[in-house]
Amino acid sequence: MSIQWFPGHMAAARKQAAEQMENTDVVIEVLDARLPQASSNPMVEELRKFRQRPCLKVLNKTDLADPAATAAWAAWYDAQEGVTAYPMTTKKPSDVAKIPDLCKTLAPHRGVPTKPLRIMIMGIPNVGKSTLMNALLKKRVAKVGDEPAVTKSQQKLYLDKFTVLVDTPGMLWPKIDMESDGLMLAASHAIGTNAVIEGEVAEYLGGLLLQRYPQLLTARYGIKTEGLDGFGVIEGVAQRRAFRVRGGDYDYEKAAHVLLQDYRQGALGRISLETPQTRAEALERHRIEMEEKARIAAEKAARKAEEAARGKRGT
Ligand SMILES: Nc1nc2c(ncn2[C@@H]2O[C@H](COP(=O)(O)OP(=O)(O)OP(=O)(O)O)[C@@H](O)[C@H]2O)c(=O)[nH]1
Repeated sequence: MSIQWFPGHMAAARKQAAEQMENTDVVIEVLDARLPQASSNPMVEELRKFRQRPCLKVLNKTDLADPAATAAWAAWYDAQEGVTAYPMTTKKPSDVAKIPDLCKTLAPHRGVPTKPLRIMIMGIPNVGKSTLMNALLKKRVAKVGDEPAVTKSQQKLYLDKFTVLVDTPGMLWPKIDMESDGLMLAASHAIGTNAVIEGEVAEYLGGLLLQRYPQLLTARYGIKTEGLDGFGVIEGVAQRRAFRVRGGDYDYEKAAHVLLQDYRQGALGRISLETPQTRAEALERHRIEMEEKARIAAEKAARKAEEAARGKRGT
């Protein structure tokens, strides 16, 4: 299943963010620590690199992510130019409190009376941008909700006399290239439920959990994981929890929903959907797939051209 979600307000938000970038000193890109690269919007990198702005990559929701994977990601981001990684959770005020100083380190010439430090908070839907904004300002200035695209417009607020914060709506990008990215984003609730088939997303999540965290599935649902596939996990949840529809059949829809909710709320344990290594492998698989597609398309075009030439010659 290929998942795409780029509603109208996101196109408008991109245009606004591009304009705002000129008047920004530091970008805070909020990522989901459970899937940092899948939750990284390539448009953010494109806009900030164009203006050569430094970036604080906030790996948020570390309370839900696998600590070993988070440490590997932090090192991976820190190795990039103009980037500082900061794993944190908005649930800890002490984590949030370090952000202004980290931003000041990235733009030391700003944050003085004549030159306020201008910070733009960016990121995909539902990663916690508004929660972070509220926590930084210690008051409720932005609406928060466990739904993608709660924030629909930009807002600018003073953190202190010399620091301005701009909160932007969650943005995805017009074409999510890798199918696995779309599925990870949907599993983590960054994509509107009307744009996905929940059963397929849960099946993907089930498969991924089987590979990386089978023990957590057993601990939560009491299912034996050997020989199962993604759908088998959903089947197992339905059976163990005795979810049935009227008429007696198992209720797989409910089981799929419960699996997704349990992952999203951390009820299964601390889970990361990708690591730098699995990311590199996925990119390599995608590259080979794309090359294969291009080869097949070229062969098809050559065959067509040959047939057309034969037709003309009458052979
Ligand atoms: N577990 C956990 N949940 C968090 C954390 N930060 C935010 N959340 C939750 O994530 C959900 C989304 O948070 P928001 O702040 O609305 O996210 P947003 O990025 O502003 O979302 P959009 O408005 O869709 O762009 C809410 O249910 C928050 O309570 C965190 O560090 N840990």
